Amino acid sequence: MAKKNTSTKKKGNHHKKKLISNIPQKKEEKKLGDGIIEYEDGITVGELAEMIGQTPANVIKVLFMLGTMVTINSSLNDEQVELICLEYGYEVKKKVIVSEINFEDIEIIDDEADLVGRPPVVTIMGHVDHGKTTLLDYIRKSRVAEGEFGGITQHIGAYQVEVNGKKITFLDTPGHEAFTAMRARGAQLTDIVIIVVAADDGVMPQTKEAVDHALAAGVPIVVAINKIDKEGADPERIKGEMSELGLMPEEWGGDTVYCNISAKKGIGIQELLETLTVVAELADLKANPKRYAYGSVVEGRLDKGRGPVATLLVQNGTLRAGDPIVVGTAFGRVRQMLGDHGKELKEAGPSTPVEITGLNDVPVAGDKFMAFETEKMARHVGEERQKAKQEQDRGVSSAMSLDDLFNQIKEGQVAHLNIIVKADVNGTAEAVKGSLEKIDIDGVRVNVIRSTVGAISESDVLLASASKAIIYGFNVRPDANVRRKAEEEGVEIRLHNIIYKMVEEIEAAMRGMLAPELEEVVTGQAEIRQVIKVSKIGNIAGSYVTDGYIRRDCGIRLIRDGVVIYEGKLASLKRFKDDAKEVSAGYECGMTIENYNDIKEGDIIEGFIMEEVERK
Ligand SMILES: Nc1nc2c(ncn2[C@@H]2O[C@H](COP(=O)(O)OP(=O)(O)OP(=O)(O)O)[C@@H](O)[C@H]2O)c(=O)[nH]1
Repeated sequence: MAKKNTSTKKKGNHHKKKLISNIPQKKEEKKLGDGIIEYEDGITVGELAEMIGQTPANVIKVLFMLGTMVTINSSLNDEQVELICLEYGYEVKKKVIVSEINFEDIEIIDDEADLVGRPPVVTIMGHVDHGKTTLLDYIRKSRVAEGEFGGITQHIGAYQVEVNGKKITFLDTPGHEAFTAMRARGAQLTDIVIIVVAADDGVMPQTKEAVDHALAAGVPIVVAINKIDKEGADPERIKGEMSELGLMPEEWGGDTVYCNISAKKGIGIQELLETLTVVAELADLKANPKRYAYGSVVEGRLDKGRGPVATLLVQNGTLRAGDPIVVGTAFGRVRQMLGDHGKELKEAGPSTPVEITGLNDVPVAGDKFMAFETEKMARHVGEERQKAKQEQDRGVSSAMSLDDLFNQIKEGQVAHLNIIVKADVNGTAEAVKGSLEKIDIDGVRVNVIRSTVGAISESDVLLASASKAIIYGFNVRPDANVRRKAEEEGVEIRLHNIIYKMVEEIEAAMRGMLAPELEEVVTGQAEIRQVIKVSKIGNIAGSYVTDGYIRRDCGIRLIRDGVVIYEGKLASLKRFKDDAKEVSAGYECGMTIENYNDIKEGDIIEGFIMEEVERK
């Protein structure tokens, strides 16, 4: 009866109310509330029972009649909650905390009254050797000492200094790679970019790139003309070159602030820092320290003793030690929170970098984090995010494979095939690269994105995954860890030792004409019971087939103590004195192995054949 009722309840047809009549009901309790039950994901039998004014036993009974066994602590799914509520005459509404699962998408609206000024977050970019690191180090050394803990600063990926009572946060990874990587992940951390240009060198390719990235991010730029202590330093020339990139100095009627500095000698640094505070004031940076903390990951790593460690930059709200938190897809509680001085902090407000422990996994730079009210919520959100990521990863796992290549080319999804080449010697790597880059099938070409000597590594797999590449190993193999990683990432690894065969394979794949794949099938095993030495022939393996069968023309491998010591072919297979085509389990036979003589009593000879399997 109960069963019949459920089967009439179609998905998406929630308003159709059907009561299961033979369940005990307490009429008066039906009037509880306004007849609408609002529940959250993960609600348990006990919690729901209380909400609808029933005993847990009654709820359990309803579900039992529907064929589900639960206990008072079981979590209910949406369907079950709906059925139970229907049964007792309640409407249901699920509290949507979905938005919290994708908390990076939440538009944070703070009460104007709660907003207070926050320090600017500054990134330093510029061409190689123009002095980014020197500048970061100089500021750190000269300024951090002003704080109460003069000692050595911890490198946690970001640090804060104080200038005339105003704080500035510096991100400690100079260069636009980190900046761009973060931006690619949607993390807009930086409020001001300092572009460092060496006065004796001028605008160089990476200076231009840095300017492009900063402009693309729409972040205010301050230009620091560095190395003015050097002979031949010509700040005016730099201003001219930078103006061509769209950064006209204020004194020339533009709106870009320039500072002449020497990061090495400490000249002009105070002015630069003061400039930053002025630019920050103009930007009117605000945050609400009253809300739960929200921000981004600057660095993540696994510490042997402390477990997952993450440097977080609080972008809004206040993070407190002990807060339940979700970071990327990791979650936990903020166990220990250290500031850039290495001192334990109880709380960290907007624009503060902190290093925390207590997560169940290591997050990645650019991941977002958010603190939650309860650990239950953090866990729920964390787990949902993990699930979503796994699904996404599964999607990625169709990254690139030879099997799929032709279809992707046909559908116009692939204009070129990215390949990573790993070889045993330099000459080979070069030769392989050269041959591959000659491939051109109807305009689709091969792009060798990395070609180096050495075993296939995890870094190769990650690069392949990020750029949808296939890895080709030449006389090199991946170890078990790398294989596992490749499987996880859905990266295809192909192993070859003849260049033209590899080229043929790729060309065939591009044309959608891959030869059928061969799969090895073990036919059987025989145990060597006696080694018979015959001077003319060599060693004959007097054997007993223990399972399956051994065929004269199959491939064989010689196994000693579980280790394959030789792989090859049989030279002969005999039953007594006669040649045999096949010997089955339970029979004795004599075998010789082609070009191999080192056999011992107790060795196993395994036979295998290669069978064609259908390609996916
Ligand atoms: N004379 C002089 N030398 C400087 C100054 N600033 C940096 N240098 C020197 O320039 C060289 C490069 O400085 P770095 O700070 O390493 O440059 P960088 O931009 O961080 O370089 P990468 O990290 O390689 O991108 C070092 O030898 C510094 O000592 C300066 O103001 N004056």
